[in-house]
Amino acid sequence: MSSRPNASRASSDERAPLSLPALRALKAEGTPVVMVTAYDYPSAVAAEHAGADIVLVGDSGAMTVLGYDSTVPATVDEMLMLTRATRRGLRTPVLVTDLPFGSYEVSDEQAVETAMRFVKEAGAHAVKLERGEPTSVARAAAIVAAGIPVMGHIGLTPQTATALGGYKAQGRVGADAAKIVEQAVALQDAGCFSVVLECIPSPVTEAIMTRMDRAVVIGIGAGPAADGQVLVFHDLLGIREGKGAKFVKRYADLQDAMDAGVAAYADEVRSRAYPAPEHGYAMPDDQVAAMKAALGD
Ligand SMILES: Nc1nc(=O)c2c([nH]1)NC[C@@H]1CN(c3ccc(C(=O)N[C@@H](CCC(=O)O)C(=O)O)cc3)CN21
Ligand SMILES: CC(C)C(=O)C(=O)O
Repeated sequence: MSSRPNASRASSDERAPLSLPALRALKAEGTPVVMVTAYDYPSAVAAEHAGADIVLVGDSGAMTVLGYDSTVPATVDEMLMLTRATRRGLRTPVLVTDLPFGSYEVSDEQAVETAMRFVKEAGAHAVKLERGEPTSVARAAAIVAAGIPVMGHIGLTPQTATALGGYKAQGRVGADAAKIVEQAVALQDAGCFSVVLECIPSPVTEAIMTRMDRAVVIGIGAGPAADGQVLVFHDLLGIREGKGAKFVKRYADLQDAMDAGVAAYADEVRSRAYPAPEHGYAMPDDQVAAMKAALGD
């Protein structure tokens, strides 16, 4: 039984804000955890209205809203602005922000300082960092020790995709898969409250799930066994060019709707159909006369 029946239908002001213990309770009772990305006020409001449990200000925003061709160029300042805008649209979900590439790799001190900025200056509850090799695990442990919850991210890690051969599924070879399972356990042991598994075969996720008794496991292209799922806002709503990854399911075609709406507006401006009388502001005849008198017209 869910502790939050009909969560998605309960109005936002009836729902209690989620906490990390609440997320662990969802895992314990087997209620799927809903995570979605957001990058600004309207996307955050949509996530809030849907009753999302976790909202991620992903560095995918570098691509989806800033137009870069990878997540690598995202800066701390850009991620802070996206996080602040998202924060203003949320009341109940746990808000997680991605630590951008280059903002946590140098030292534990750098990682803690960056994570602290997202919490203090932008209202994030937690941060996410990529990779599960010993250095990233140590960074996660350092941030947790500083009092900030950390979400890990393994499998396909887009910040280092060049080394992985591009945006390709990971762990399809036994030894590589075993390494990913060990990384998940290492991140849990480091104190991560959650781990994202991206683009790995379902059997690898299943092996991970038997070992994850504390961390909430969120999948994206990792099959159905995870505790929850995440998708990029723009992917699930069809605000993009091209089809996207195999794991993407489209629930709307908003780019088409946006294109059609702006095109219709442009047509009406050019045909002078817009603005119509009802879009204008009235002025009494005597005031029109007064204006003309003042102008000598
Ligand atoms: N809009 C968006 N959605 C995302 O999910 C996302 C981003 N951007 N940017 C950062 C990363 C990049 N991601 C991606 C991008 C493409 C594939 C992709 O097309 N993968 C191939 C794998 C082919 C194979 O391994 O054989 C696929 O067909 O799914 C996967 C993850 C996930 N993240
Ligand atoms: C796809 C999710 C997990 C992510 O890391 C992002 O949005 O950047």
